[in-house]
Amino acid sequence: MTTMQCVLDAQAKLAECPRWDEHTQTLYFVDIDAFKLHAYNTQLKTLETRIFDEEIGCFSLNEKGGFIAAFRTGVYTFADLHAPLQVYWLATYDKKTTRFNDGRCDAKGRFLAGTMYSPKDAFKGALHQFSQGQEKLIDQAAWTSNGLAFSPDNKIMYYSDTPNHVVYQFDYDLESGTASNKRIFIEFPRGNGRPDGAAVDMEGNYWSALYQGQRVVKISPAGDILEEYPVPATYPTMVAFGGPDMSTLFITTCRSAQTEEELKEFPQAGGIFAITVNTKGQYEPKFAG
Ligand SMILES: O=C1O[C@H](CS(=O)(=O)O)[C@@H](O)[C@H](O)[C@H]1O
Repeated sequence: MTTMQCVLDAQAKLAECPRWDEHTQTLYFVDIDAFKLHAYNTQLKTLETRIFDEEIGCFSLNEKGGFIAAFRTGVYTFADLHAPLQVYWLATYDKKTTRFNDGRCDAKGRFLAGTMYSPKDAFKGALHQFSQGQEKLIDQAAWTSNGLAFSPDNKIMYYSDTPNHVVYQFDYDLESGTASNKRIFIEFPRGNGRPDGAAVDMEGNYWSALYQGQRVVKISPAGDILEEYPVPATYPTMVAFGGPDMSTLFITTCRSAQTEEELKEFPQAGGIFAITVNTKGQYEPKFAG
């Protein structure tokens, strides 16, 4: 797949959190505004869907099977796609203005998930960490928590604040799960896309979906843009590596933000796009409990 293709015309309102399961060759993803979690088996080309009662922002696969997921009202586990939800942590923030958005597990299987504060008039979005039944606040200074990813040596944590066009780096201590020394990794100019969800490849490059930027950018560990991949949708939301050898880049997109004019230009907005790239992704850690 040397050119970008729509591999699933999902017509999703807000597809996010693409997550590859190498054991089943399945791409999971959410449609946040439709309250859905999808499982797309890329070999059988089958789509299985669960609809919840509220927004599901992000999730990770659980080592024990099933999922841990961050919703508007908190964090829950469930034993398989259709199993009942078990409360892990009930949100203590204002659920009318705030919901969970982006997240993933670190290499020790801790689940990190960040919130977005919809009024966007104060930095009330926060990054939380969930492990051993406990919740820990990692950072609180974003409008929209996004772009969470880890370097291959697990010493750097990336975290973006989309409306502010900034991706941050932290030093990350994997043993203790602590993040420190927050600094700007890259800041994008206004008016040409802002950094949404992301993934880091095996060489340490940070791949960022540029929301309202119609493209994905590959950024070196030093913060230089190395490559740009146009996407046939105005609002790419997140990327994930997958495929038989982890060199397929999957891209989720948003449909609901498209204007009528943009929909004419990009009728498959809301779909899942893919292209083969010249690097491989890291395998996604699972939740350890
Ligand atoms: O991840 C997300 O980011 C976007 C971008 S922004 O906050 O509007 O800048 C947001 O719209 C979307 O809802 C969310 O999932």
